[in-house]
Amino acid sequence: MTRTKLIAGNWKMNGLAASTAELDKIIAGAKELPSRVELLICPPFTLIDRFADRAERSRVAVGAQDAHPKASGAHTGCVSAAMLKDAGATHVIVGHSERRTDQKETDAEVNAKAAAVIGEGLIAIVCVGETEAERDAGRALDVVGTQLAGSLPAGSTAANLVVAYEPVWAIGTGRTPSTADVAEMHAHIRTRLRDQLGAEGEGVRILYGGSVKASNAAELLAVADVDGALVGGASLTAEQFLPIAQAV
Ligand SMILES: O=C(CO)COP(=O)(O)O
Repeated sequence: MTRTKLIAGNWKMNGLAASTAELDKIIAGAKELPSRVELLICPPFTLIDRFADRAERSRVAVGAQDAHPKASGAHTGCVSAAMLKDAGATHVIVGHSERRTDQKETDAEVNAKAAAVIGEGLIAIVCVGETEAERDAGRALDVVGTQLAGSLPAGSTAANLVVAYEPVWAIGTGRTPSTADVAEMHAHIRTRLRDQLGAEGEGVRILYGGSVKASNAAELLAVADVDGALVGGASLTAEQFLPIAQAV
């Protein structure tokens, strides 16, 4: 089945008001992209409103990097999916490995966050991926299978869910798995999605993330069941990000 490729940029804790200039370049470059690719930029919370205004009626969607499971209430420092939607976000990354590590987020919390995102009518990008020790121990497929079983909320469909496979050891390291390992993992994720979501699982997009850059994008994006990329460092400038989308 044909799934529209999604090239998503996760800006992590980077970006100030001046970064709007970079977004403008991405928006301008996106006009030249073929219709088989969608672009998404997930800046820090502070820039979502500004970026969403700027990107209105463009080929670039704007998303967030986390959401609290509740809609409102006494949760100092947190931001809800309803607030993100109000600010103009259409997608929300949940369960990124940096949050699973730094904030000790569990599969159950990721599940609740994804449910809140979907409940607001937004698209949840649920991240999964094994550590280097887990891969070395031959447990990568099992670990990701367990994460999927715990993290995907009831009511997930091809329209409201994207899965991002990000091996932890490939993030920000310049190292990537072999295309054979990517193919094996994405096929495994597809099987689990079909098991969990039935026919909808066929249409859910599975992104690869971890040291994606212009020089390796074409090879990674050509792998079966790789339906796009979640890009960190190389998404911060139009110069590095646009060639990844052009490689689709
Ligand atoms: O964590 C990532 C995207 O969410 C990947 O980051 P890098 O592309 O910088 O390796």
